[in-house]
Amino acid sequence: MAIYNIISSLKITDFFIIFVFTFLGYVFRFYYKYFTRPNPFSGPLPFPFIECSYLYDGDTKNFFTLINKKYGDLCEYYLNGKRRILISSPECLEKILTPSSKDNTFMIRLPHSEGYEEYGMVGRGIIINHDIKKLEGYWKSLGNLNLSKDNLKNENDWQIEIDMAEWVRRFTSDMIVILITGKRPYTMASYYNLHSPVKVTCSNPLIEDSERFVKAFSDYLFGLHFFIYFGYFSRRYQPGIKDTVKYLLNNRDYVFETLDNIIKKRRKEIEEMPVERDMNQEKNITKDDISTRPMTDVEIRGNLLDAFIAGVDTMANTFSFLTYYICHSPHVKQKMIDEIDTIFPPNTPYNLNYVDLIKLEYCDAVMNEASRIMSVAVDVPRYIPNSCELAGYRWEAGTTFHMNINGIHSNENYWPNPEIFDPDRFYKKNDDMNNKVGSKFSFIPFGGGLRVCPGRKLAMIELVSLVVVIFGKYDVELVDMNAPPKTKNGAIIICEELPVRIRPRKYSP
Ligand code: HEM
Repeated sequence: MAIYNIISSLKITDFFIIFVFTFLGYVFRFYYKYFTRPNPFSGPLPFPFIECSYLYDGDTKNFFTLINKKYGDLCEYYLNGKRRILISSPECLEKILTPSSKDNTFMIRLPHSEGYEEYGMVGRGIIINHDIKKLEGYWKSLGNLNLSKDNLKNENDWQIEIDMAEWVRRFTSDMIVILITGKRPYTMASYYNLHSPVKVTCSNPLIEDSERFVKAFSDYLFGLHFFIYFGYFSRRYQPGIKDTVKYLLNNRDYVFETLDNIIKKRRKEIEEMPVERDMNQEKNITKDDISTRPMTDVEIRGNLLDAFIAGVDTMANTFSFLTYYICHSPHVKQKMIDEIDTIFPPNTPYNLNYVDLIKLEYCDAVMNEASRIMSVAVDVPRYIPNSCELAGYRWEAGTTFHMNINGIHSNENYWPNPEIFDPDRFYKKNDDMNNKVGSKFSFIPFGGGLRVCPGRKLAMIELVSLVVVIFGKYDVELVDMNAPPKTKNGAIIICEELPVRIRPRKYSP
């Protein structure tokens, strides 16, 4: 009652004065906190409410490059209510990237936020799951990848132009679907059907609309950074951001619906399968113990989503950039093809097997150099829930560190002439290698430490297999050698388009 009396006695000017004082109080507190922060590093000055978003339009790579160049290898920025430390030098990474089961200081990638809640990634899967307890026991085994037999018959005299970026996204998409569901989704076949007069007929009960399916997962991953760096207000009302977020949320609904359908179909299949039930095992299942109870649909969906967003576009874009750089370096291409021909001789049937694939040391060097010069992962974050020491400084709880992968991969102190594509930096047979290769933490396309990419070996095997099959069998050239790769920078760097001309290789007799 007393509060009501006070409020009703206020005039409009009083409300105005209260508003102005509240605003000034907020601004004062904001800058007081800013100017008294521990370990002040240089970085763009944050403004109240908008922080550093006046420099950030959603292109994380450009933003990182800009502030790295201007403020150095250890600098800071503020976005979405958080102080963030940008690390662009390997020197500071040892503690973060050295795995230790005894020290989980740098275990958490990102803290809980309403942004990932809205994007549907909180508490599910592992990529954005801040709940360490739930992460235990994941990724015990990845299963065996069953690569099919191949033969090398180049009888046809033909050539086609295709968009390599689009084709390979479908290839990696099919690979991941096969890996996680055991079923073939035919997204690649549907791409052939778009371009070829000869149509592939296949029933595709798993995925109704391949075109939309591939694009939707790619966009889902691309859009993740909008929910990391933009607060609720910006996501809803900031011009230039709100429309993208609206699209991303609709896309999220489609992605979830598609995954839910896959789960529903699989559950039905399992129900219809005659199996003997192990009553003893069922007795041990407790309702809340995540390691013994069956997963809920939402948890399964989280894991499927992780596999799609981590394993499809990362792989596809890495292969597209690799193709781009190889096509621009004829001597690298020739050396690579010569090596492939020695291990997998032309016109000889072969099996792609691990033992032979790891003999391709130069191809391995080429893949590493392509991942260095254009790392598809841009931002690898770590959040500390407790105060800790790093790079000679004590950091307060709640700080987020962002490893600027492209900055680290092009740091001139570790990579001389970083803009030059030179696989010899990684080629073990090269005598100068020790002078050329960077330090232990200067090459981190798969992150590192306790949260290192668990799919890295699968990725390298898939990549080298593609290199053997594509470059060993076909002549691949860019349609336009003068066009730079068409990229879109979001949570990862996406190669939007890479028109190539392909024809069967003519082997010398
Ligand atoms: C060239 C391809 C790939 C690249 C460049 C890549 C890169 C990365 C990076 C940078 C991280 C973050 C690591 C960190 O925080 O330290 C990561 C995490 C992850 N990657 Fe990959 N990745 C690739 C392929 C794959 C594949 C094929 C899979 C499997 C399907 C996969 C599954 C994952 C998962 C599940 C995580 C999260 C791990 C965790 O949260 O602990 N990735 N990847």
